[in-house]
Amino acid sequence: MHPAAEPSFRQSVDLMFDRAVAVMDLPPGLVQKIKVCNSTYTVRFGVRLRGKIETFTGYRSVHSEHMEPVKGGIRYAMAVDQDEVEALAALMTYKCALVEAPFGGSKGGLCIDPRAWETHELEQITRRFAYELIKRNLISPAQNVPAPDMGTGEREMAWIVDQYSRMHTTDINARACVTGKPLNSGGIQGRVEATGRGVQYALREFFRHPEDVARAGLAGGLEGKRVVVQGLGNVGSHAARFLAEEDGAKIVGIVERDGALWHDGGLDVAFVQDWVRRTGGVKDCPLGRYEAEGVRMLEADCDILIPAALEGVIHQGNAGRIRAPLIIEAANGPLTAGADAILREKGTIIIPDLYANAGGVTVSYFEWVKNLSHIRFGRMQRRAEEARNRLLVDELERLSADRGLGWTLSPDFKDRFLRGSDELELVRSGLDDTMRTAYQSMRETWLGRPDVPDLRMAAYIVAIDRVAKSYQSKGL
Ligand SMILES: NC(=O)c1ccc[n+]([C@@H]2O[C@H](COP(=O)([O-])OP(=O)(O)OC[C@H]3O[C@@H](n4cnc5c(N)ncnc54)[C@H](O)[C@@H]3O)[C@@H](O)[C@H]2O)c1
Repeated sequence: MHPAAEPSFRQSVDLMFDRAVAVMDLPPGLVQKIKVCNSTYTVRFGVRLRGKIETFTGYRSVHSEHMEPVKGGIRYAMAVDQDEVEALAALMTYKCALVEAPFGGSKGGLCIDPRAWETHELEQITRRFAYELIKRNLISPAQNVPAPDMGTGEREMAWIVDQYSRMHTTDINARACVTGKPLNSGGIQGRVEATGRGVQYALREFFRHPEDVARAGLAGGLEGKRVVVQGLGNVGSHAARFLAEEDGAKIVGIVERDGALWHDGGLDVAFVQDWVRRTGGVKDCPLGRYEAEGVRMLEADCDILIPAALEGVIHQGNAGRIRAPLIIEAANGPLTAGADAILREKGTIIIPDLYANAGGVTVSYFEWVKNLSHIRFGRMQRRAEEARNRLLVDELERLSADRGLGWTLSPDFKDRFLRGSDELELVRSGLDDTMRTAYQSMRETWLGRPDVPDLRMAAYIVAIDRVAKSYQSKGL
């Protein structure tokens, strides 16, 4: 598939890191300390299934402990290996630093095809994997807090938190050992949609800057922009739906495992998602033209390309044929370092993974804080907001009565105004604020320094600088 010289995923991340530190003024020893992965634990465990013992291999990699706990998802896929979890753990370090989530970077994975097992079997496997990690403090509210990633979701997180609680019956913070849980296990509103929502907010922020949009050779806002999405899982489906339903973008192409679907007028994402869920793929979906060699659709003529499935899908072999002028990396590492160089040369604007998909870890942070505070997220803020709004309404009504102005507030407006924000509104506004602030810090570095030609390099510089300062303040 890839030319032989293609770097591995971890090598790609390291090459991107090297490009950034080359224009930074950091001691070489510190650069090396930040770059290396601190540890990777490999476990092989057996589970009796269908009358025989099956052996599974799993990993938990800790890239940087400059802040603890370390944070990063657990992936279930057949391609999981040490190189992949180490690359993903490194990306978590830089991502958390970029959005100022106070965590180090980690990632885990289990070599498994989750579609090959029944729910009760997956539960047995997950609990056993979690047991192996918990007993080594590789899942712990204070030290290492996983979350969902490819192939896992709320269900797996609920099993993990339950397993942890059984093994730590007196830990009052047990619920904070993992994020991305269902609401009834201590989750937070808006976590399932968070990464896709973050992709939407990232694009909205990009399109708020006409000069940035012009650099991609585009104009105007998101309305009517033709979008191709690869992967209609958690991240891709939410991003595509929000962009189509709330911003007027046209999802013209959807690439899945078994092929791709195209419709010039825009596809109904919810319909296609349901089709994929029921049939396992996009083939025979009546809404669009089907192409068996789906990956070729990444090269289609469109305005925005959103790879939201796997790493390395755009490589030296196809980068030259990519026509989208704007790529937003909803997946982790969808471009190899070689592809990145080819596309930069062509002038393609790339909104990098460590920023683009940071919505998940941002809302995970809110969930972790909620669990540790043992109070509904934003409850205190809501009480304060309600009190302040009550004062405003009273003042307005008093002024109107005193001066005979006859101002009245409709009961409906007054009710909504007095109510304050609920948890979902607070989560979304906190996420929006985070995505805007992080874009500003990347952008200042991108446009403010002649030696920083692209957003990825800027993102790495901002992140590495913060990690370096954290190590330096500890005396390293
Ligand atoms: N879930 C999160 O909160 C989160 C957060 C940050 C980053 N990410 C990253 O986003 C990416 C997707 O994660 P997810 O949670 O949406 O996973 P998911 O398992 O929910 O969905 C993945 C989707 O990609 C599709 N897919 C798999 N192989 C494909 C192929 N070869 N071609 C086309 N489609 C293919 C699958 O069928 C599925 O629909 C990963 O890179 C992950 O690391 C996820």
